[in-house]
Amino acid sequence: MAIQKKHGKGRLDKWYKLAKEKGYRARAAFKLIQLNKKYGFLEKSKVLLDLCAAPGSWCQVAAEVMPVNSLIVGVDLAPIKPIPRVITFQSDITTDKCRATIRQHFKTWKADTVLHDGAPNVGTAWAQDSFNQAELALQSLKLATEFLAEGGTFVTKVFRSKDYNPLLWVLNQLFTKVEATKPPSSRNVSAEIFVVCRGYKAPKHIDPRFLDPRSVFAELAGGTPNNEAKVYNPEVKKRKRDGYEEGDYIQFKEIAASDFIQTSDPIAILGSYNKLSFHQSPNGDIALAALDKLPETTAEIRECCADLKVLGRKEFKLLLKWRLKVRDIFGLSQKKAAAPEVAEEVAGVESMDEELRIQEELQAMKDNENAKRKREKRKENEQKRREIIRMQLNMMAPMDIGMEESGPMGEGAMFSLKTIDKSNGMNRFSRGKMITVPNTETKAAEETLDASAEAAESDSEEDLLETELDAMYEQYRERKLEADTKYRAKKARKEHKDDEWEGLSGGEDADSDASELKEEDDDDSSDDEDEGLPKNGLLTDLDGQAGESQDGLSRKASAFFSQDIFKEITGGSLLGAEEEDQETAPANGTKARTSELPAQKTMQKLSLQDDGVDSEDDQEFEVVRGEEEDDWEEKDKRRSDGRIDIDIVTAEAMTLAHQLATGQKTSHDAIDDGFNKRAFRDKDGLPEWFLDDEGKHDKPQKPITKAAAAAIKEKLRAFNARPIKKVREAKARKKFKTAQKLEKLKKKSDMLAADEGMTEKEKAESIQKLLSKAKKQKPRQPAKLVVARGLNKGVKGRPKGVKGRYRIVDARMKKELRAQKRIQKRKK
Ligand SMILES: C[S@@+](CC[C@H](N)C(=O)[O-])C[C@H]1O[C@@H](n2cnc3c(N)ncnc32)[C@H](O)[C@@H]1O
Repeated sequence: MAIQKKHGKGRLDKWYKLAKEKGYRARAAFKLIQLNKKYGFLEKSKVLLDLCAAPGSWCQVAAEVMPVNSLIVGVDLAPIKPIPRVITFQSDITTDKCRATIRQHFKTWKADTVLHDGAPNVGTAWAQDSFNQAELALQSLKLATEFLAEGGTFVTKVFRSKDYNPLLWVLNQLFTKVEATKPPSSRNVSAEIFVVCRGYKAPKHIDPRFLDPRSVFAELAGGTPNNEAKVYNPEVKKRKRDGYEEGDYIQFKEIAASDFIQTSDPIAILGSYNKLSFHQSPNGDIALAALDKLPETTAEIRECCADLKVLGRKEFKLLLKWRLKVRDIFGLSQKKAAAPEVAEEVAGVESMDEELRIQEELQAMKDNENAKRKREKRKENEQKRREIIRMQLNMMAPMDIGMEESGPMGEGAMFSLKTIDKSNGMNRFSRGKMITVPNTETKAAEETLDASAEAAESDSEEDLLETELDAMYEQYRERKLEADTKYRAKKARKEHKDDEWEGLSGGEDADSDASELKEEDDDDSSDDEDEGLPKNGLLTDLDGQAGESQDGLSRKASAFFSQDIFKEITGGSLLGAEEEDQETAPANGTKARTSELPAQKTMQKLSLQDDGVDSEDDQEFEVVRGEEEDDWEEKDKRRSDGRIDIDIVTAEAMTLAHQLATGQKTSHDAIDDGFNKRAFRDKDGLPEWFLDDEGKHDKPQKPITKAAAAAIKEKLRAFNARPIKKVREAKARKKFKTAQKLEKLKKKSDMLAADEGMTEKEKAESIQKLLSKAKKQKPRQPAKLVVARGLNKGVKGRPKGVKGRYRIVDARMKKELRAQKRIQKRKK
C-alpha cells in the first residue's frame, strides 16, 4: 500500500499534483484559473500587471489565457525565471523604483487588470518586509490606481483580520463592484481570501488618506459603540458584557430634546440615552421652550422621547423625521462644519464621495448622449437596410433608394437635397428664390459630417445584439417561408399592403410637389429659362424623362413598371388601370394624374367625391374595393358581365358586402373605417420582429353579423366537401376503364349476335357468360416485397427490374411476414 506523504499543510494535495502535471510553477495558478472562471477578466485584458509574481504561475496562466500580443508585466522581490510572452523584473512593489520600472514597460498603456498575490511572510526576502498583508494589499492598490485603466479589474489577496473591513471600504470607493471570494484551490485552513474589484472608477483626484495605511487602518481609541445597530435594529438586543465604560457609571441617562435636534450625530444620542427631556431648568433654554411649543412636537413624539430604550425601529424613524422637520423650522438644515477632529475624518470621505457623485452624473449624461446617438444611428441603418431588402425583392424602383442610386444627391450624401425637397424648398430653390442656399448646403454638409463621425464610432454590444437578433429573425422567416405556404401567402399580402402605404405617402408628396411645380411653372416658366436652370430643379432626371413619361405614366410609375418583372405585360393592360381612373376625371379638364398605387386611387376617388362629383359611384361595389391591387391579374377574374369576381372568404368581408349591398353603409364609410389610430403609427426604427408581432394584434375588430358568419360557414362546408384532386383523378380513371370495358363487351356481343352459325339460345348463353366474366373482378395481385438493400438501398421510386405492385421493405420485415405466413399455414 502506498503511503501518502504529508508535508506541512498537506502540501502534496491534488492542486499541487495538477500544477506539476500542467507545468505551472505553483499550485497558486489554480486560484487565478478559478477566479478567472468566475469573473472572466483575463480574456478581456490586453495589458496586465502582476504584483508579487514569483515564482510566476499567475503570469503563466495570464500568458495562456490572454489574447496573443498582450502585455504582461510581473514583479517580485524574488527573481522570476523567464516566462515566454511575459516581462518580469525584481523589485519591491512599495518603492518608487518599482513604480518607475513599471511605467517604463507600460509606456503610454494602462493595465486592464492588476493582480496582487503578495504575502510578506512567504517571500524569499522575508527580512525585507515591513508591511503586513493588509498593508501590502493597500500598497498594491496604490499601484493599481496609478496604472489601471478606467473600468479595469484589480484582484488582491487579503487575510481576514481587523484590517479587512477598512480595506474593503476603500476598495468599494474606487470600484463599482467589489466581491470577496475564496477559490476552491485555496486551502480551507488558510485565512486568505481574494477580493475581486471590477469597474475601476478612475477618479481624477484620490484623497491620499485612502491609500495611506496609517489612516485606513488607524485604530480608533476606545472603539465606538455601535449605535446604528441599536437604533436601526433595536429588536436584536445584545447583552453588554464589557462592564461599565471608564467614567461612565450611570445607568439612566437623560438629555435635553433640543440637544437631540442640534446634534450632528442623532443616532449616537438615540443609541446611548434613555430619555429626551423637555424639562426646563430655572434659567431656561429658549430652544427647548420653542421646541416644546411647536405643533410638530406631538403627544406621540413626547411619548417616544420619554423612554428611548423601549422604542422600536418605527418610533426611532419617527423621532428622526421629527428632528429633521424641527431643524428645517429652526433653519439648521444646512450642513454645519463639524467639530474639528471629526471634520478631519469626514471631510476626506465627503469630498471623495462628492467628486465620485459628480463623475457618476457626468458619466450618466455621457452614456445617455451616446445611447441617443446610437439609437439614431440604428434607426438610419435600419431604414437603409429595409430599402435595400425592398430593392432586392423588386418592391422598389432603383430611384427610390436614397444614396446608392441617386449619387451625390441621395440620402446621407454630402449635399443631401432630400432635406431641401422635404421642406418643400426645392421648388423655390430651383427658381433661384432661395437666397440662403449656401447655408442650407453647409448645414446639410455639417449634418452629414456629423453623421459620418458618428458612423465612425464603433458599434456597441447592444448594436451587435440588435443586428444579431434581426439576422436571426430573418433566418426564421426564411425557414418559415420555405416550409409554410400559408405564411408565404400572408407575407406576400403584407408586403403588397406595405408597398401601398409607402406609396401613398410617397405618392402624395410626389403629387403635391408635382402640382406645386406645375402651378409655379405656369407663373415662372420664363424665369427658369432666363436663368438657365433645369426645369426640374437640382434633381436631375437621370432617365432623361420629365415629370410624365411618353406613355402617360408618371416618372415614378414608369420607373416602377420598367422593372424586369413587368416586361412581359403589354402596355395596354398597364394602362387599363389608368384609363379606369381617367374615366372618373372631373369635367373641368384637369388631367387626372396617373395613380400608380391603389390606395392613392382610392384617395383620389374620395377627393373627387368630396368635390361633389358623381355621387352615384358611392354605391358601386368596385369603389369600395380598397384592395384593387393588380388590375392586370384581376382581368382574368372578371365575370361575363364585366364585373370582378370577388371571392368573399371572411365573415367580416361578408358583413361589409351585405351592408354595402343593402345600403346600410356607403363606400365612404368603408374607406373611413380603414383609417384608425393604428394606421399611421410611426414604425421608423422599430425592429421587424417587433412590427410583425405587433401586426398580429393591432387590427381593429370589425363587427360581423350572424347571417354573414353562417354564410361563410356554409361556404366553407361546401368547399371542404369537394373531393381533392387525387381522388377526383382516381375516380375519373375508374370511370374511363369501365367505359372501355363496356365498349369491348359491346363489340363482342355485337359480333356474337351477327354470328349466323349459332342458335339464338347459344348466342344468349355466350353473351351471358361474357357479362358474368366481366363482372368478376380480377384477384388483386399482392404487392411484391422488395428488400431495401444492395442496389435498392435508398432508391427513390420503382426499383430496377420490378414490375407490377411493389413495396419496399427491410429484410427484417420480409422475414417476419414470411414467418407469419408459415405460422398461419401450420395452423390450418
Ligand atoms: C504567494 S507568492 C506569489 C505567488 C504568485 N502569485 C504565483 O502565482 O507564483 C507571494 C510573493 O509575494 C512577494 N512579495 C512579498 N512582499 C513583496 C514586496 N514588497 N514586493 C514584491 N514582492 C513581494 C514574495 O516575494 C512572494 O514571492
